[in-house]
Amino acid sequence: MVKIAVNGAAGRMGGRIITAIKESEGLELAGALEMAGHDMLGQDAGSIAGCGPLGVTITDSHEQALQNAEVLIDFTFPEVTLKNLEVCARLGKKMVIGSTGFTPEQRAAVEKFAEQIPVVLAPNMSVGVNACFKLLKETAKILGPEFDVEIVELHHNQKKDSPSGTAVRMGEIVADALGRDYQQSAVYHREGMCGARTKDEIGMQTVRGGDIVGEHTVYFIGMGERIEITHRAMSRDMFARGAVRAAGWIDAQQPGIYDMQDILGLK
Ligand SMILES: NC(=O)C1=CN([C@@H]2O[C@H](COP(=O)(O)OP(=O)(O)OC[C@H]3O[C@@H](n4cnc5c(N)ncnc54)[C@H](O)[C@@H]3O)[C@@H](O)[C@H]2O)C=CC1
Ligand SMILES: O=C(O)C1=N[C@H](C(=O)O)C[C@H](O)C1
Repeated sequence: MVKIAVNGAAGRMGGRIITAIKESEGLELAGALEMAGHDMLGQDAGSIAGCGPLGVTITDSHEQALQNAEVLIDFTFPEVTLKNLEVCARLGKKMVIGSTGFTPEQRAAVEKFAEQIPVVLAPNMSVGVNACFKLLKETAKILGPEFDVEIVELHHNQKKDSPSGTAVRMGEIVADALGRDYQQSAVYHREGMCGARTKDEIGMQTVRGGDIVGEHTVYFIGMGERIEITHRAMSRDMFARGAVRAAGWIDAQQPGIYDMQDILGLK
């Protein structure tokens, strides 16, 4: 039995992850963490998630949430995740991280902690998006530099980071396949007389509104033809199932940084 604690237990993803743990054989919820002062502290994590009581109380104490857990699943925000990495490295717990919006410096800090404990860091835990990652690499290699690449993502109106972690990863994969540097190629804004599109740029566009779970399209636009690779998420459950699968997988791993491509055997 792999014992799992969930951070951000009362959040949109936290609730779906707790439900997915309940529905998974061989996995058990062992702790539920939320921020100090949260209204749901002291409540049963399963009841708040909507899957029925699980006998695990939501707490703001790392020690309490982690004492019986082997793995922490964290879908919150970069600063919060980094604090939890520090605690998990000290206590020898493994981590599955779904938070997005890491700066290059924060990402480097995650990699440093992963020298001490096994860490899965993935901006998107769905099988479908990870299949798209593989398709994007192949498509970019086949089409080459003659096709212009533009990425458009749509999310709900509560999302804090932009572009999404998934869109950034898609941009990195395409840039890498074309021998470009993503940071140099990404263009986030076009306005006024900004000039014709340069050959190497990768346009990154963001739409926010309502309750859109998450949609990503990568356009490869050539002369007289266009390929569009689109993924549409209809619910958060497949992200949650991916995170829970990652928690079961990482329990047997050595320290290091992994992603969903490792878990799905797509590398
Ligand atoms: N990797 C993936 O497959 C996916 C990643 N995400 C990412 O997951 C993150 C969370 O997304 P949502 O669940 O929609 O956000 P949310 O805002 O619904 O949930 C975040 C939760 O974290 C809690 N929190 C904030 N500070 C905390 C602290 N110091 N300690 C403990 N808990 C704290 C909040 O109270 C909240 O309940 C975002 O970065 C999002 O981009 C979302 C969906 C899929
Ligand atoms: O915040 C979200 O909701 C999502 N965030 C992830 C991202 O930034 O890529 C994944 C998913 O699209 C939902």
